[in-house]
Amino acid sequence: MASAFILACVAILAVFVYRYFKNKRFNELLNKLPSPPGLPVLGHVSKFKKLEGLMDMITEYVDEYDGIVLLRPGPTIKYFAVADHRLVEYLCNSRKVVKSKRYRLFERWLGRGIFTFTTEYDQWKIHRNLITPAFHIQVLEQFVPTFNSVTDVFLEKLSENVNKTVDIFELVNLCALDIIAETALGVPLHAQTNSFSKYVNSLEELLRIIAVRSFSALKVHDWIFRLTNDYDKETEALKVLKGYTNSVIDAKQNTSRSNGATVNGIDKKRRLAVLDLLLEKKGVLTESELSNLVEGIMFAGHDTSGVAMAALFYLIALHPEVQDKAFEELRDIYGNDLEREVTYKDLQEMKYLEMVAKEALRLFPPAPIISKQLLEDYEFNGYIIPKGLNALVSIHSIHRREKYFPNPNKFDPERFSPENQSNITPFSYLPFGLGPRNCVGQKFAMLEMKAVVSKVLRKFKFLPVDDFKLTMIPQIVQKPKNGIFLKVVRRQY
Ligand code: HEM
Repeated sequence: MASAFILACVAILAVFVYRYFKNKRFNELLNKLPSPPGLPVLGHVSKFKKLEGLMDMITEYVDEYDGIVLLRPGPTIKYFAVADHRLVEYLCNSRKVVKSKRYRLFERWLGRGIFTFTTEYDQWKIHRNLITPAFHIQVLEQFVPTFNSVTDVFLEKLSENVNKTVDIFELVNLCALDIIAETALGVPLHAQTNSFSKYVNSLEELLRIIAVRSFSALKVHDWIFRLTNDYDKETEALKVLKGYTNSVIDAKQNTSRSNGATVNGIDKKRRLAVLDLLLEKKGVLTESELSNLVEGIMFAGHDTSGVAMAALFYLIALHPEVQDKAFEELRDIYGNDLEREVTYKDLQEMKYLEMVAKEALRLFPPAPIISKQLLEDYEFNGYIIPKGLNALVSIHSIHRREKYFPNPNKFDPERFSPENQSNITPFSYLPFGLGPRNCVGQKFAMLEMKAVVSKVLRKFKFLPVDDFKLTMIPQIVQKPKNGIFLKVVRRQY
């Protein structure tokens, strides 16, 4: 027994020594990067015990070290956090930088696809080119009726809770899920009226497991993860999610498109979904690639928009003057008509609401970090950032640096007024990422936010709840730890 233990220790030590010498140059360069003092071997492990406050901690460090800092959450993990606009530009635009391998944690779910491709530039380009027309302005315009009908269910939920406290995050997140299901798949999911559905629960569970893995020094390794309970739970959740998506795809493939006439790829006779447009390109993608692409859109377009809208409601509840100004803009558009549906043209007129949305996305970017990997050494500010290092573009941190946004913790939509917006330093504001891998759904998301929020604000007002304090945690998407509680009041005209 004792000899087996000694043998195991020697083997582990040998692996460490081998890796040390193999990575000698890499480690020497790492040691020169700015980094706060930490423990030998364990590094800054004590700072990474909980997700709560993690983004603020990273922000304080990048500020202290002028935009770049190396943190070591464990003996083998390195986080090179970046919040300098010049380096952000390089990381987002250079062909010598790819998305990091960390996105492989999504692979059991999303396979190799739009969201998870790293070095596979050519394949990614094919998928990106396929999907881009589905977010063309003519197609987005067709989604507006869905934004309206799904938001009507959300309004019913709010009506049931007038003068009460609600968890606005829970409600609006389900609304965002219904919107993405109906626009991406073309099939209503009814998550808002059936929030205990297997699909909703499985999605929650899957996202929880991926988030836990991304911060766990052990579970991040596939072979260790396979030994845990979470692996079985993930398998179950995947069966439900993939089963659902594939059944929708099969049903659509089997339905001949009756009035198949399309204009610029857009069917004028019925509401079209992203999936319909992808099915027109049949033959370019295999069945599993198609399924991965659709799952990728479902993932990327749900939680992100949900949390963005919830944060917006929270911020305007704390700032009644902003809420009133947004409402006045809506009155200019709709007068006292509470029932008129939102049109695409209306959405173009909501200039102030757009400023509010942009500021909410600055303070609470739903994707707080994007993870990149350098394929070549890069010299920056006198440091050599070694090839192979994972660089975390800390969107949350750069948005909260005094240098780029004076008085950064203040909620001030005027930063995005036409006159002020041009003063924002390029590459210091990037809620949707920047460069070729930026968010393909950003126009969709902005229209969706304005459509949902405007419909809600025409009928209701939000007030803060005294004893509620918002705590965000970075679970892939930056989310409220304990919901967002607000009081709902019906507007008096
Ligand atoms: C407020 C809402 C949203 C935010 C803040 C957001 C943010 C982002 C960010 C930061 C990225 C870049 C990730 C990276 O570089 O690693 C991204 C990528 C992506 N987003 Fe969004 N997103 C939002 C909504 C949406 C919606 C509604 C859709 C689809 C309907 C969508 C689809 C995608 C896809 C497919 C990618 C991958 C693009 C690629 O790699 O080529 N997103 N998003």
